[in-house]
Amino acid sequence: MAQTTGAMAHPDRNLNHIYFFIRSPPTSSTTDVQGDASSAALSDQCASPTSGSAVTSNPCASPSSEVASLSSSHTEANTVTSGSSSSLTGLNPNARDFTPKPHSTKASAPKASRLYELRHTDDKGYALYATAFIPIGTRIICEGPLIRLAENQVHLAWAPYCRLSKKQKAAYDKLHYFKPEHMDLESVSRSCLINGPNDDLNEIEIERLVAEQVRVMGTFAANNFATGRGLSVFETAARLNHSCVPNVHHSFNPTLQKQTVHAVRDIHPGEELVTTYLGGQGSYFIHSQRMDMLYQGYGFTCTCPACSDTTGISDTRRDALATLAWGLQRFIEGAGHGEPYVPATSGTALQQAETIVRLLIEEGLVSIELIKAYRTASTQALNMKDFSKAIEYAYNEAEVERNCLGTELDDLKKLGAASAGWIEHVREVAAAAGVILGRAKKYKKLMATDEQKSQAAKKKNEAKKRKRAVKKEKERVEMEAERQKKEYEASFPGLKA
Ligand SMILES: C[S@@+](CC[C@H](N)C(=O)[O-])C[C@H]1O[C@@H](n2cnc3c(N)ncnc32)[C@H](O)[C@@H]1O
Repeated sequence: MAQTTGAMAHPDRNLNHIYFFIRSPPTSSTTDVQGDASSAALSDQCASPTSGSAVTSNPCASPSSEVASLSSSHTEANTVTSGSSSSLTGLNPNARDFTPKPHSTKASAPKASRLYELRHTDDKGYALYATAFIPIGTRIICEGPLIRLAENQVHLAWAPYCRLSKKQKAAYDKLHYFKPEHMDLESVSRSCLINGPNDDLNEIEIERLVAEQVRVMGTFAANNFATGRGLSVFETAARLNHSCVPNVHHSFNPTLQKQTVHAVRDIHPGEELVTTYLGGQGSYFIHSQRMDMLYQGYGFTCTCPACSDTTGISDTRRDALATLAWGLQRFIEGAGHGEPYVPATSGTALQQAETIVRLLIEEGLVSIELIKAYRTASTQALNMKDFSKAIEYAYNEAEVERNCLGTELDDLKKLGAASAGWIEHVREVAAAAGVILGRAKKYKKLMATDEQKSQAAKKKNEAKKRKRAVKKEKERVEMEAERQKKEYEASFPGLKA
């Protein structure tokens, strides 16, 4: 499900601007520096499914092939209104209530194996459905790849496929097959056969091998996710269908070397787990553009709430998001002075970023785009020396990051791109200006959640083990006593032990 380059590009729009969120402005301000690192590093953390077609490469997308991957209850962003789109409300039924929270330490998240099940549907093939309540931030899937290839190497899927175990092959063979039109897998296979040592094969065997190779490559094309610099197919994550309003975020975690899937909002039993195949700039496309991309890349017509919206609100919102993001990007680059939607000052840039945050939440786009938007808002607030806003948005970013990616973010931290580094930076800048910012405790608690949970689970396991050992020992002692009793009775018949 990797996205392609070229064919899907829209000539009338500069799509690169979507990356604006994490670039530094060319001004002398020191506050943007860490933003740069986060941009690059988030790319690894936000790979999307890619199908060997021509969708743009996206740092925050989802499943891919060669074509081919919240906020505190008192966030200001939820209430701030500014810019041109204050009338855009209504599509996302959760928008008004949607106050994304950090993953609760108290929530008794069900065991992973009971969180979802694979079911066949009438219209989408297989799909994953929640079988229990899944709180926001829950890690639903964490798995290693069946096949991993370097980018643009779908044609090389055959060799690693042959190296799979019997069980892995059976799992791979069951995955969805789809060959995007632009990929001539048959020619690729034939040319590989011509160049390979296949002289001893007769015509029938060659045809059978070509068909087999096309199937393996097509399966890879239909199911792969961008994972760092490569593309991978995962047995379970490959069953995630697409929605333009996803309820999970998938990403490759370089620290764990696993694909993780997290709930980006509370998910109720019976709901389908859906991710986005578009991500990044694709998220801001209007319905007709998304429809073309998804049809060409994956062969289906999306019927998600955004694509079924007949009021035009979703398109208006996404169009506004693209335009505002573009203007903010120009501002950050120090270009486009005086052009419409290019803010003139940090103050208007902050308002524009806040509007983006609000529109994203209203539209139900609450993962990587929101992380970036919070970072931009925090950066502009810091430029304006509005320290309380800067830290509030930084914490919001941390919460969304936690919900989407978890806390094992060594790579992001090393690059200085994780929210933790940004929070420290904001605090330092504020302290240098004589302002001591609070909430460090709350933040520590938030980020310690995984560690605390795993410690608690470890303790619980150890207690269980001890209990089992005591029980076993008791049984052994009882059996031994019984054996001795029998031995005594056999040795002295007539006498009771
Ligand atoms: C990675 S697979 C997802 C799992 C797949 N449904 C299966 O049966 O294994 C991608 C394929 O699923 C189908 N699909 C994904 N999202 C869909 C959606 N929103 N509506 C209809 N079909 C969808 C398309 O056929 C697409 O090529």
